[in-house]
Amino acid sequence: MPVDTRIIDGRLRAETLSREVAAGAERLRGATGVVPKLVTILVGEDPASKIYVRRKAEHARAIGMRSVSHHLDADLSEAALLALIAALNADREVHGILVQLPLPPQIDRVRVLAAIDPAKDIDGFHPMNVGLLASDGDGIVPCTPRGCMMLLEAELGSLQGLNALVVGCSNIVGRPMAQLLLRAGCTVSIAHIHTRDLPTLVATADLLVSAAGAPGLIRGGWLKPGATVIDVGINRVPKPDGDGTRIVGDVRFDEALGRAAAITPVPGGVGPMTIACLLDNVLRSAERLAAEGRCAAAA
Ligand SMILES: Nc1nc(=O)c2c([nH]1)NC[C@@H]1CN(c3ccc(C(=O)N[C@@H](CCC(=O)O)C(=O)O)cc3)C=[N+]21
Ligand SMILES: [Mg+2]
Repeated sequence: MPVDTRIIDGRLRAETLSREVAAGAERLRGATGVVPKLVTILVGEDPASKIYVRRKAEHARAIGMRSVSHHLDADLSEAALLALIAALNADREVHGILVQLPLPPQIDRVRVLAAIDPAKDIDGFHPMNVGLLASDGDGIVPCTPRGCMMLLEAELGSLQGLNALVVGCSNIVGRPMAQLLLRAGCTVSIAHIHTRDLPTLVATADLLVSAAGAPGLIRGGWLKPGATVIDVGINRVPKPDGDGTRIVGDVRFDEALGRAAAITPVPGGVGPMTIACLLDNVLRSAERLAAEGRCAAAA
């Protein structure tokens, strides 16, 4: 029986969250004089990364935060990047540090992420925050999985007891996503490149979060009827008429319509939530640093 599939409006939800974050930033400024400040670091010339970093900085300013972007040469040394991070860690006016990934090959991502002050690690990628998430602690949670959880909870209410499938096991999305779903009471499976029978696994999932980065990987016919689908994939593919490119998700959207209970579109689903959650993380970091007397009021 075909169902009427709800299309989850991530852009609208993200606008609501952004307004709440803007109000929180204004409250913090009124109470303490602290204006949350985001610093982004981009190394090299990856065109997609340039766009995303600029979008994050613009959104931060649009909601009344300060933001500074460092754009560094592709041949930057790891030592130079670590020195910049050390300076930002020590800067009492900086509350959030984001090092855009991927990094060029001469720079060790693990060493760089571990060098960021965990209290300013608004991506939630520092080993301390990863560990806190894995042990049910109160650290900074990565933005994309947080955004997905907000959409899922708005859609389903309690997730307790549901079968959840996460496709993809990256440190940025898949692994933290699985941790959050586990915390919410789901029975969690993680599929990845070596998974043998993906269609059978997909058929068991009450909720599916796909972050594989593989256009059209998930066929609509594989879905459990009535499943809720969160598509994190952002895949640039040639347009059918050969005229430029467009962005599609991991899930065949058209096939999922009529079968899933609800699905996020690409674009307009998870992407905007990622940015809104990032700014929320900056606000939370600023609030915590202010409460601990570890930051300065804006000059
Ligand atoms: N340290 C770090 N932190 C990140 O959070 C991080 C990163 N590195 N590297 C790259 C990925 C990717 N990412 C996106 C953010 C917003 C959209 C976004 O706004 N998407 C819109 C528009 C899509 C488009 O037009 O390109 C949408 O889905 O509707 C997408 C992707 C953050 N990332
Ligand atoms: Mg999207």
